[in-house]
Amino acid sequence: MFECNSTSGCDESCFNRVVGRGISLPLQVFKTVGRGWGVRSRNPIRAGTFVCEYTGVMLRDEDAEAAGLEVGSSELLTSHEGPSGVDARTQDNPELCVDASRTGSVARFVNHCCDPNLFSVFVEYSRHVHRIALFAARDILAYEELTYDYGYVVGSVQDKTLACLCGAANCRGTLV
Ligand SMILES: C[S@@+](CC[C@H](N)C(=O)[O-])C[C@H]1O[C@@H](n2cnc3c(N)ncnc32)[C@H](O)[C@@H]1O
Repeated sequence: MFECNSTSGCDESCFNRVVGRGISLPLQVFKTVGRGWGVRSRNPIRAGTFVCEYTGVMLRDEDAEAAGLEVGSSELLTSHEGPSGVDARTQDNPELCVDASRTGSVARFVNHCCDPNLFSVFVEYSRHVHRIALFAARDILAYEELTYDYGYVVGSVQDKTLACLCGAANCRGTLV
C-alpha cells in the first residue's frame, strides 16, 4: 500500500494523499496497566482509516548509535526494509531510522501488540526521507487501545527481552 507524495506528480487534492491532511481522529494518550502510556480514540475507527504518522528525528543508524541510541529499540522505528519487503540498505540509500525517543507525534506512545489493530505503511521512501504512517487494520471500537506489531526481527535488541503484556491470545511472550 502506498500513498502519493511529492514524487508522484499529483497535487494535494489527490484522493490518494490522506496522511498529508493530518490527524482527523480525537486521539487520546492514556495510562495503561503495566505498559506505560498508550493511545486510543474517543471515536470508533473504520478499517483502512489513516490514524497518525510516526514522526521523530530522522537519523542514519550510525548517527543514532553514536548518540547512544539502540537501533531496533522501541523508540526508533527502523526502515531498512524497503516497501517491497527487500532490504534497502545501499550506499545510495543509507540505513535510516526515525528517532521518537525525545520528540515526535502521538505515534510514539502507541504500544506493541502481537494481534494489533493498526498496520504501518511507507508514505514516502527515498534516499533522504522515510515516512511511515499507521492505518486501522480492522474496525476499532471507541476507547479501544491502538496498537501495532513492532515486528522486531530477532537480534540484539534490548526490548526483545522485555515481557510482552499485550494480552493477545497469540502473544509471542516478548517484544520481538
Ligand atoms: C514506543 S514506547 C510506547 C509508549 C510507552 N508505553 C510509553 O509510556 O512511553 C515502547 C515502550 O512501551 C512499552 N511497551 C509497549 N508495548 C508493550 C507491550 N506489549 N508489553 C509491555 N510493554 C510494552 C515498553 O516499555 C516499550 O519499550
